[in-house]
Amino acid sequence: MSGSVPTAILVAAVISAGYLFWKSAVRKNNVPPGPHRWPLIGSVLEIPQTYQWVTFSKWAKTYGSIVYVDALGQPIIVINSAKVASDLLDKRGSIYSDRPILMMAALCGGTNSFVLQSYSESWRQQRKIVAQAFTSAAVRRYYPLQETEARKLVHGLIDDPSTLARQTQLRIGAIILRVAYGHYVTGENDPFLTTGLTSMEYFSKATTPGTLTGDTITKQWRKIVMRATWDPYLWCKKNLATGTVLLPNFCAQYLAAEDVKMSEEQEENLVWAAASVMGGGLDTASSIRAYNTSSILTFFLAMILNPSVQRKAQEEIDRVIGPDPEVFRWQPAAPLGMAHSLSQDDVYDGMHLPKGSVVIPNVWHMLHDPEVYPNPMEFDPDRYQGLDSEMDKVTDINFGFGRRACPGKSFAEGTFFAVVSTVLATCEISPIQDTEGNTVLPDISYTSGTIS
Ligand code: HEM
Repeated sequence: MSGSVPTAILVAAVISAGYLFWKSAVRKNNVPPGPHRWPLIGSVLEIPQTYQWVTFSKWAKTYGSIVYVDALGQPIIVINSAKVASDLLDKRGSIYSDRPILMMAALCGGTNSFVLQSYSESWRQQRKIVAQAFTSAAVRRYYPLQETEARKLVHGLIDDPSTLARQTQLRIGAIILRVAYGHYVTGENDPFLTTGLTSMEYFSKATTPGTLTGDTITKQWRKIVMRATWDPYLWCKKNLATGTVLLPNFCAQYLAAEDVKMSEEQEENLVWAAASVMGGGLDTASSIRAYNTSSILTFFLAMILNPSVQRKAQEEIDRVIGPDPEVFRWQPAAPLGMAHSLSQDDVYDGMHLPKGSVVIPNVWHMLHDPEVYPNPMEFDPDRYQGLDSEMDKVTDINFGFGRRACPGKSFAEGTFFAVVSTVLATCEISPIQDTEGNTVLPDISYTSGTIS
């Protein structure tokens, strides 16, 4: 009797260890299909450095709408279909709403901004105040401002069409600084604008996977991110009573309501939420293409390349709503959306999706799937046949998923609509001509970062 108890314990331990090993092996084999995984490095060599959405899109043909990639042990799930994105990121939002930890961004102080924050109480607080301030009803108060800036853009472009990219960036920056802090941007050298843009440039570099820099540079980046975050807020707070702060604006709305009663934590949340609003509006990579800026530049390109669409939209200005979603579909500003992170093991369609996976929605593929959008590379607003339901499908994908979907959607659409309708009502957009009078089409290539 006395010898059989330890033997039984040993047997039970061996069986349970064996079971756990077997279970983990079954799980590993049961993950979604994907490129070949080598020991240790996984499929890392298969992931291109640039234009990843194009490769992911090819994988959709080989492996299907959900693809598993192992990058040096980090599980990545690429979603190539709007249905799967909705099933997972929307419907199971409670476990798909984290963000991957980006070490460099954390070192630069960026993870205080709720765009990158984990699915936490502080994220919830910041998200709440931004969502409240930018509902589709609330953003109407900013329409006149968006229209005024759109008109300034048109004036500037008529004076000098070659400044299109710079002027678009300036006007988008002016709108967002006015709306976030009540600050009126006087020109391209406005310090809040330049610091904001530089900060977003560093921030973008810091969030690019694999970025590592020395201590000094990290400290320098952190300083700029902090200045861009705090300076306009402190300016707004200090000048609220003096009348120099233009109203209404996001910070003033809460500063006035909370008066002096705001706790340190609440104030910190407001500061970073405002910085996220500025970041959503300004951005990044080459410090010239914000989401909004990117979409507006694509609109100009589409009009140059498709004069018949332009004429049609001009004939009946209401139709501009057609080109709007087609711009978002044709060249989405964020071709891979923004990565989510899975906080619990999950099973979908019998496939095992491991906890900690980085979940990447391949927005580009969803909007270029020939089964859904025939001739996807063609810019064709008629494909929606004027149906709101069809156009909404595009904007829903373009602005992200589930609990992390873009809270600035209605506001961003307002800015875009103001620019598109003002430009079409007043200008003809056409390519330049060379000295012999030949048409020269723009030689455009899209950048390959988070924002293309
Ligand atoms: C055309 C313009 C824009 C596009 C295409 C766009 C797109 C996106 C996308 C794809 C995401 C990630 C969604 C996800 O994780 O699934 C996002 C998040 C976000 N956007 Fe926008 N955005 C635009 C403009 C704006 C503007 C103007 C603001 C400011 C009001 C803004 C504020 C934010 C914030 C704060 C987040 C983070 C949300 C979170 O993590 O909970 N965006 N946006």
